[in-house]
Formats: sequence, C-alpha cells, structure tokens
Amino acid sequence: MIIPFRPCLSTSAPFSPFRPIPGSSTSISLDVPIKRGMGSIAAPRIPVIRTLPQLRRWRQEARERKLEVGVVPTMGALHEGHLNLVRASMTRHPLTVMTLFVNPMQFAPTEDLSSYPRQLDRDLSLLSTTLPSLSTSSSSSTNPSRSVRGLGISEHESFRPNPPQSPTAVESPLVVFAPSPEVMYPLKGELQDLGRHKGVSVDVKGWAEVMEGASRPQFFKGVATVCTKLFNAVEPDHAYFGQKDIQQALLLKIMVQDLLLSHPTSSNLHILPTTRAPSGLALSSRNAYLSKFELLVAPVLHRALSSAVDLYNSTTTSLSNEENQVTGEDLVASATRAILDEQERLLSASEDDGGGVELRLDYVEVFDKHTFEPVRGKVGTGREMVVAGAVWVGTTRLIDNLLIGWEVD
Ligand SMILES: Nc1ncnc2c1ncn2[C@@H]1O[C@H](COP(=O)(O)OP(=O)(O)OP(=O)(O)O)[C@@H](O)[C@H]1O
Ligand SMILES: CC(C)(CO)[C@@H](O)C(=O)[O-]
Ligand code: BAL
Repeated sequence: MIIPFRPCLSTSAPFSPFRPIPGSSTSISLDVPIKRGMGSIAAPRIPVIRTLPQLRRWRQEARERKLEVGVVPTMGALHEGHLNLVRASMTRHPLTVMTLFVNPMQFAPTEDLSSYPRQLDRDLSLLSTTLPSLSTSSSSSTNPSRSVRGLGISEHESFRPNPPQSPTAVESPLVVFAPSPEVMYPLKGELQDLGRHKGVSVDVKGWAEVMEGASRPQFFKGVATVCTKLFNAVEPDHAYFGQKDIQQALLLKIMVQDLLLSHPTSSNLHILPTTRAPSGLALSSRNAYLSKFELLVAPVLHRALSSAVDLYNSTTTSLSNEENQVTGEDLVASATRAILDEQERLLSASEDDGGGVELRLDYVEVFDKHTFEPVRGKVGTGREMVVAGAVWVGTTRLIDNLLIGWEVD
C-alpha cells in the first residue's frame, strides 16, 4: 500500500527527519556512528525513553515546536507488520513514538505472559532499519554528545558506537518508550488476576465480550486500560494499529470516542492493513512459537477466511436474485469447512506435510463492523463486515481476519 504524504501540522517548511530543530538546549538528538572516509553509511540509533518525566519533557518540547506526534503501541518482538506501522507514522508525522510494553493485564493467569518474547536489542536494531541511513563524510561536523541531550534519555547499550567515532548529533524522528510495569501501573499490586486487582481499569462493555473477548475474557479490559494509559502518557496526535487485531483496533476507536479523548481522537486512530508472509499467514510475534512443521499448517486460517470472502464475492456478483444471496451462516460454514478439511488432511499427511501437527478451531465468525453483532441471515450488499477467526496450531493461538464491504486506512 502506498501511504500518501500528508503535510505535518503547523510546520512552516517541509519536515526533514534529520534537520536539527533550531534553538533548543533540550532537543532529542540521535548520535550516529560513522566510518571514517568519504561517503560512509551509518546506521542511526534509536533513543529509548524509560520514565514518565522523560517522556513528558520530550512531549512538551514537541508541542512547543508544533511537531505532530504519531504513536505505534506494541508489545515488542517486532516484525515487518510492526515496521510497516512505524513507516506509515514516520511518513505522515515528524515524530513517532513506538511503545514497547508487554502488558500483564491483558494476559489471563493461564496465558503466556512469562514466555512472551522480549528482545529489546533485536527490536531496536530492526527499528533502526526504518530510519534512513546517513551518508556522510569524514569532514562532517562532529558533536561529542552521545546521549539524548538534556533529557537524560539513554541510547540502548547495543547502539553505542564502540569505539566512538565522530558521532553526529541529529534529531530523531523515532523514539522508543519502553516503560517498566511500575511506570505503567504505579499502584502496583495484582495485574493478572483481575478479581484481585486494585486500581483503575477500563471496560468497553458490549464490545469486549464477543469473539476474541469470548475466548480471552480479560483481554480487552487489559488492552483498553493500557492504551488509555499510553495515550495519556504520550498524548499522540495520531495512533496506528494493525488490522491483524481488528477487534482491538475498532474497540479502541469506540473507547477514545466514548472517553472523549482528544489525543488521539477516534478519527486519528488509524488501522493499517495486515502484513502477511508469502504463504498468506499473518505476521505475528507469536509465530515465533511455531515449529517448522506447524508453520506449514498455520496458513490454513487465512485460506479458510478467504474461502468465506470468495463465497460472498461469487454470490453477490453472480446472483441478482436476493433469494439466493449468501447468509452469515453460509460464510461461517465455508471457513469452518476449510479448517475441518485441513484437520482431516493432517491425519494422513507425512511429517513434511504437517502430519502430526495438532490443529484446533477456536472460532470463526462474521461480525458487523459497527455493532460487533454476528451477522445472521441474508448478508445483502453494502454492509460493512469482518470475517474473523482463531485457531490453535499446537499450543499457539493464532488470529486473523478479512474485511467485506470496507477497507482500512
Ligand atoms: N501482521 C501484521 N500486520 C499489521 N499490523 C500488525 C501485524 N501484526 C501485529 N500488528 C499490529 O502491531 C501492533 C502491536 O501488536 P503486537 O505487539 O501484539 O504484535 P503481534 O504480532 O500482534 O503479537 P501477538 O502475536 O502477540 O498477537 C498491533 O496494532 C497489531 O495489530
Ligand atoms: C495494543 C497493545 C500494544 C496493548 O498492549 C497490544 O494489545 C498489541 O500489541 O496489540
Ligand atoms: N496482538 C494482541 C496482543 C495479544 O494477543 O495479547
């Protein structure tokens, strides 16, 4: 997808990510290790913000300079799907904050909080590939500063040049906010067993109990709570979420509308398309749990959802008679059939074809984009719907969805 460039708010000249913002003693700078010699290329480094006071100073400075801020909330273990969200935000706004926080509150005590992949070094080096390399020469002006000037924001260890060579201070279009659980939940206490949790939580009743919420009853309370906190902390002008977690993104739009949030507003909370592997499998941090044999089976979810969309498309385009139109039940049955067929195939398949892999259907559903109600009876045309599902491949739970009648940003 090509994301159109939109001019940044109130900047008098087009924003250049590497153009220093003049006149500040507390600007965020990004130091760049460079090789000596003409025209060498350097990998930029990403400033990491750990505390609320640091974040607030950084945000205040952005506000004073009228620089728009986009936020990309994540739990880390980054992949190309996350990077596409960051690229979109960086294309549209002069400053982007990626948040990296594995949020205990959205994991039930039985879920995978302790094993969830945490790999900050790798995440930072992947993120640095989203920043343009700086082409420079040995005659570049040098600035010995190697921290983010004035704000006490450190660069991550792995990004310190060793040995330091002529670092050049530049403004960073991208910073990472990686808070500890104590920063995000200052009352501390129980965060997973919500029956014993003391403190604030945010409940989006009526939208949080169905589909993903039916399978993961505390998931959306945890997501809504942490995103409210992240939005309060970052005060983003815009926020970016992935279609892969479509119910989450739509529910957060409803939440910011109902809480009257202004940073971001509901219309500035953007949903971007799912990034997929060539097999169709939606990229997901949890794909790292899959064995090579399970990876052969995992794309079945996308195939199953595609079969429902194909059925919808074939009936709405070929049949003018409303009597013959497809029903929500038909779409669910089509996707379910594809999963059951794969289960049957696996019973007699060789190991190299996924034989021995356990595949279980959690749910497949067609739901209305606006109400989250399951679609039943004749689907008709012009309705905005989501075909969504979840499967277990071995001990890993995977989700995916496709849209009917509408598109994301
Ligand atoms: N394949 C993808 N394409 C586009 N956006 C994605 C993709 N995967 C995740 N995202 C988005 O990235 C943001 C952060 O998601 P998160 O850190 O949970 O990663 P994840 O891959 O979804 O992890 P998990 O496997 O735990 O679900 C969310 O808005 C999510 O929808
Ligand atoms: C939105 C989110 C970062 C909240 O923890 C998480 O649910 C995710 O990564 O999708
Ligand atoms: N991508 C949503 C985060 C979760 O599954 O916990």
